[in-house]
Amino acid sequence: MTPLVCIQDLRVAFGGVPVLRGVDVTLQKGEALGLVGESGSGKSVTWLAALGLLPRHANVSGSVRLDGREILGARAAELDQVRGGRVAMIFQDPASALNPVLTIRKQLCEALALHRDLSGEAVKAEALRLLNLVGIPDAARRLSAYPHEFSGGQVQRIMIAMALAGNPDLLIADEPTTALDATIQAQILELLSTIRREMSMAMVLISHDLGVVAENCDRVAVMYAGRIVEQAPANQLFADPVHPYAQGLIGALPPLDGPRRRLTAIPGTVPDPAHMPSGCAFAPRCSLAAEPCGLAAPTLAPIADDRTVACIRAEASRRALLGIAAE
Ligand SMILES: Nc1ncnc2c1ncn2[C@@H]1O[C@H](COP(=O)(O)OP(=O)(O)OP(=O)(O)O)[C@@H](O)[C@H]1O
Repeated sequence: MTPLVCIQDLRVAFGGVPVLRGVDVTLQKGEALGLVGESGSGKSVTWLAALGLLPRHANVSGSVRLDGREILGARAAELDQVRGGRVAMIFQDPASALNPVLTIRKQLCEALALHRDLSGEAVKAEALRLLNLVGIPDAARRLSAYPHEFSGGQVQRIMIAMALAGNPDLLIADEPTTALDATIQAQILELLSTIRREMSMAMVLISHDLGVVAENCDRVAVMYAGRIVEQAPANQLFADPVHPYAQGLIGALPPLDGPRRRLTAIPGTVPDPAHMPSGCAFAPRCSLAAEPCGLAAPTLAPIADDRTVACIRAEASRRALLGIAAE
């Protein structure tokens, strides 16, 4: 089956400094993929590059296929159809994505007019349907309100309504709830997963919160220093992370005594993209690193059905996780 999105060897450099160093990700139709990794690892840039949203000075190469069709470097008109149409994005700070001087009706109707072949009255009816769908109370009246008249959670709901205007096959949600308090965060995530199920829509959820990813995603890709280092079904990754970085992130290495920890701090910091170590970028922070790790960057290799890991010490790492002594 042709995947909905297939990204291969995606590379991005700014001013000659590489920030994506060969990203490979595949997303099936209707699937929810979580993308996790420390700040600066390239999670947002991956999707901005895929959708042609990076500034002109970015140097981008590789392949991004949507339903088998190459969109990297596509003409602006084609990308305009993809963005907001087949693929929609929502961000951490929804207020900045709305125009403060236009009513919600006007903004929703504009989004609908751009991507849907609807007549004037049908556009208005659809705007109302979308606002109801995302749970804005008294939607008919609130269509005439301006963005500042809504709470932070409601603004994010409106952004979701705008994102749905084009009936997307894929929603990219980049830290969609980080700016919201915990209760509202849970409600927005619940809304996203209901809508996703009902519309059979795929989703990429970029998040620092591993709990959120565990609860809302089918599969997870772990990014480190501009590359994917492990991809696996969510339940497998959280129960049995293999890459030492994924283990560190999830904190699944059981301590000698006491309960399992959810999160552990990984010693050291993410390398500066301008001074990447040769070989595996994680090696300087990795307790399992051996001499060959510094020689060549490992590529993603399958370790099981639907699981890939980029680590030449994957086997040692798994043994360490399971507490099995090396033979
Ligand atoms: N327009 C830009 N010009 C120059 N460098 C950029 C630009 N956008 C991103 N970068 C750099 O690219 C790298 C990856 O950034 P990106 O925003 O993708 O990280 P991220 O993993 O999404 O981080 P966060 O979790 O903090 O959002 C960072 O080093 C960042 O400084």
